[in-house]
Amino acid sequence: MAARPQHPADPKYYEALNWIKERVSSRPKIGVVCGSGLGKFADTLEDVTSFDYKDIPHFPVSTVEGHKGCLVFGKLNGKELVCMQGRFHLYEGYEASACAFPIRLFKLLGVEKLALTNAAGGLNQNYKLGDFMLVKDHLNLPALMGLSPTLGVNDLYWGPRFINMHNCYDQELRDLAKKVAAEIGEEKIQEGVYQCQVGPCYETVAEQKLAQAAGVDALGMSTVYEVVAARHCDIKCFAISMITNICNPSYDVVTEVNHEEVIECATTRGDAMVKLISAILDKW
Ligand SMILES: O=P(O)(O)O[C@H]1O[C@H](CO)[C@@H](O)[C@H]1O
Ligand code: HPA
Repeated sequence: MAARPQHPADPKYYEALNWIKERVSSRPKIGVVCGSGLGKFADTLEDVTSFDYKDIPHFPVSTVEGHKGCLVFGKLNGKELVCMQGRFHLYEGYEASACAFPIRLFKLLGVEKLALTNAAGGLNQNYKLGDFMLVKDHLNLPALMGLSPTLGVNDLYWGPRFINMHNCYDQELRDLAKKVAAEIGEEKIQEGVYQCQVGPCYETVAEQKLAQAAGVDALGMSTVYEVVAARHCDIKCFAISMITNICNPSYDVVTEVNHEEVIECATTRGDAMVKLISAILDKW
C-alpha cells in the first residue's frame, strides 16, 4: 500500500485549521456534534471560545431551526472539548463531504473520540417520546444510493479506500454509557439501529414499513455522514438519538410530524440530555 501522505490533499482543511489555531490554543481529544434542538450542551461548557460557522474559512453554515451554527471550544469539568452547535444535512443542499468537513477538521485538531446527538423518530413501537437511543448500528440509505463523504479520489491522508464499518458505534463506549445512565438514574435508555435518509420529507407509511422490515428502530436525516468520515480517519464514534416523535407505520391513523414538535421535545428533554452526555463524557 502507498505511504500515508503528511497532509490532506485539499488545502481547504488546513486553511480552516490555521484560522482556528491562530485564535484558540485548545487542542481537544473529544469532539461533540449537537443535533436539532440539542445545542444546549455547548452552553454549559466553561472557558468557552466560540466561532460563528460563517467566519471560519470553508466551513458550511447552518440553515435549519435548532442548529445555532457555532463551533465551541470549552471545558467540561476541566476536560477540553470542541463542540458543533448545529450540523449540516444533505437536504440543505450540501454534499456529503461538506456535512463531514468539520469531522475532518476535528481529526486535524487531534480529536480521537466523537460523541454525536440527533433528534429522531421512534419507529420501534416500544419506544416512548423523550427516550434516548444509544445507536448500535446504522442503515445509511444515502450511501446505498451513492452519496457518501468518501466518494471520489481517496485521500490516503484520511484513511484507506475501503472502510470497515463493523463496530462503527464503539461497543465499549456504548457499554460505558449504559453504566453511566444507570448511575445517574436515567431510565429512558434504549439501544437500536438508526436509519438516515436524505430528507427533508418525513417518511411515508410505506417507507416506515420498509425500514421496520430492515430492523430499524429510529429514523433521521443526519449523523451517518459524520460517522463515515470519522471512521475513515479512525476516530471512535458514539451516538445518542433523542426520540422526539413516534412514527406511525399504519394507514389507520393519520399522523402529523413537524419540525416544531421535534424541537419542542428536544427542548423539553434538553436538560436530561445535557446531564446524560456530560456524565458520559466525564468518563472518557
Ligand atoms: O438529525 P438532526 O440534525 O438532529 O435533525 C433531525 O431533525 C430534523 C427533522 O425534524 C432533521 O434534520 C433530522 O435529521
Ligand atoms: N423522521 C426523520 N427524521 C426525523 C424524524 C422522523 O420522524 N424526527 C426527527 N428527525
